[in-house]
Amino acid sequence: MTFLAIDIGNTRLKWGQYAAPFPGAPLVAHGAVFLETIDTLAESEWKKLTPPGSMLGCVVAGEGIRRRVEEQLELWDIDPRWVVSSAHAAGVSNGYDHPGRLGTDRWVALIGARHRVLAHGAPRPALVVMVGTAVTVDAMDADGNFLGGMILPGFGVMQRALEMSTAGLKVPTGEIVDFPTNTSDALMTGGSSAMVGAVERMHRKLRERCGQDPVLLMSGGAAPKLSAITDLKFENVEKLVFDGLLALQSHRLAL
Ligand SMILES: Nc1ncnc2c1ncn2[C@@H]1O[C@H](COP(=O)(O)OP(=O)(O)OP(=O)(O)O)[C@@H](O)[C@H]1O
Ligand SMILES: CC(C)(CO)[C@@H](O)C(=O)NCCC(=O)O
Ligand SMILES: [K+]
Repeated sequence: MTFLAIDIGNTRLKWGQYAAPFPGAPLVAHGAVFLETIDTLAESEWKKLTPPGSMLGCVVAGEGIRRRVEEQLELWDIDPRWVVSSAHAAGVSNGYDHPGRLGTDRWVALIGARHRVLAHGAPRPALVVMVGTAVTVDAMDADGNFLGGMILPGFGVMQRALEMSTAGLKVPTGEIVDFPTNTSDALMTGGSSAMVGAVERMHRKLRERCGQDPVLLMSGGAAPKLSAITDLKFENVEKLVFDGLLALQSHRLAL
């Protein structure tokens, strides 16, 4: 029975169909669509899929979007199931003041990261960075306790905020350089440096707190841009959220 994993962010919906609902299962099909086009999934991308046996998703884009995706899921005979952030799940403990208020994408990515760390050997702390509409930098200790994390604007939001608040910052996309000498490069370098600075600072804090070097996992379309300008050793993980959804689903089946 195939398993459909869905990650609904504030800009795009990402989906992946796996051969089975277990970590490490082969990915048989995947796609990403902008939220503007989710109402046609059942008659486009999803139409040609072999019907999945089950699904699990995470949504941070709001109730309305979730309901519209559920309408598309009516294409198949499966129950829509969505992750709710909780105090404990699949070996991870949630240190948020109100665990339910942690974005479900962050919660699921932490679970994916935990499984990844354990699969690679001795337990280590992990720093989980996701670069999407927003950027999140989340710290987890070697025992799977989520200690806390930060939220920053992503590239698009930073750029639009500066464009809207100024008269002279509407320019084409630039490059990351050491000493920017034009507006485009100054903006791109500024945004990237803000993100990398946050990552490096949190990495240092987590190392101090745990007395051990954390694994740094980065995901999201613009993550390679950041990994290119930090000396920290990182792993680019494309499907951390899907890994977490697979781990949660297999846990559920094992209970
Ligand atoms: N290589 C890049 N350089 C600069 N900006 C980028 C790059 N890739 C993506 N962005 C910007 O980052 C934002 C979202 O990035 P991305 O496509 O990785 O995430 P997403 O999956 O759409 O986000 P979400 O999960 O929040 O829906 C957009 O505003 C986009 O314009
Ligand atoms: C921070 C985002 C937007 C990242 O996608 C999402 O995880 C979210 O809406 N979180 C809710 C608030 C929080 O995590 O504290
Ligand atoms: K996301």
